[in-house]
Amino acid sequence: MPTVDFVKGHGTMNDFVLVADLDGALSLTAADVGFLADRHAGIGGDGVIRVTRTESVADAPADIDPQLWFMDYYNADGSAAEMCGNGTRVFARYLVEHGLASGPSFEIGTRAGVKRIDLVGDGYSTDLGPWRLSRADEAAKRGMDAVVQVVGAPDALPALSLDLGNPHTVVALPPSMDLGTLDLQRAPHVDPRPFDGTNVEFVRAHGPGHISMRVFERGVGETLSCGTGAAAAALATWWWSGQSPDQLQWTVDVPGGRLGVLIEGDRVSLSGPAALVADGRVSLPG
Ligand SMILES: N[C@@H](CCC[C@H](N)C(=O)O)C(=O)O
Repeated sequence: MPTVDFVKGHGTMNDFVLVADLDGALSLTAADVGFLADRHAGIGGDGVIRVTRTESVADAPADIDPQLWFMDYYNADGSAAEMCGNGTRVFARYLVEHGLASGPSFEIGTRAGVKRIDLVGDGYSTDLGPWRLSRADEAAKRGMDAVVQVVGAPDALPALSLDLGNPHTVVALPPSMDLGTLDLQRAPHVDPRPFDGTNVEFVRAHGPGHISMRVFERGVGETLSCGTGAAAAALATWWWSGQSPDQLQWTVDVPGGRLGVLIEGDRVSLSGPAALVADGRVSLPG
């Protein structure tokens, strides 16, 4: 049974098990990821992050420096994801606390490309890079290109699909509904369903630049926060409200805390806290 060092961390209670693989010797199977993420039989987390160099990641983008530290991210069900916004800050905290990165600003590799991380106060800001409407057809430009059925809503709700490196479908709740009335124990049904699935965000607007949201994450289920989801939710709300150049800074409240989103043209950045809370050694099942 292989034994690995792990660190447990979270960003606004989106929690991760980080596994050190500094020399690229470890191969994590989907069963290993499922075990590490299991809250009863394993360590417990929404996702698992292998800390390794880009050269050790078979499906890393070819244009990333092979020596750059790479956030090799897996959802709790074992599926690989292109990006994790909250994960980038927790990964950054790990690199700094383990002496693998330093300075107020540095870069990391992800399946969605290189991301710049800046130290901001006690937390970090991540330049998530370019965002786009997933379909960019007339329906998307008008603000709705999909419908979502979710337990707790009597009717199918219109939604907008965005690409933040990973896929998102954002739903604005009608004024008659509260976020708390949704039942996210079961997966929302998205039509049309993107081929690779999607993360689904439900949004309540509070005022200029301020929203709250709940999220059902692809490969996980409901989580207490999703960073790329917060960015998608802010972008969709900005899109629906007419894309004012005066409303580019957003506060996004999630069940696990508060995130900041800054829209900068076709780029978007995400800021928030990151905490490492435990470490240890664990034997993998396989
Ligand atoms: N929680 C993350 C997103 C993790 C990946 C997502 N479930 C997917 O499959 O795309 C975040 O903070 O962005």
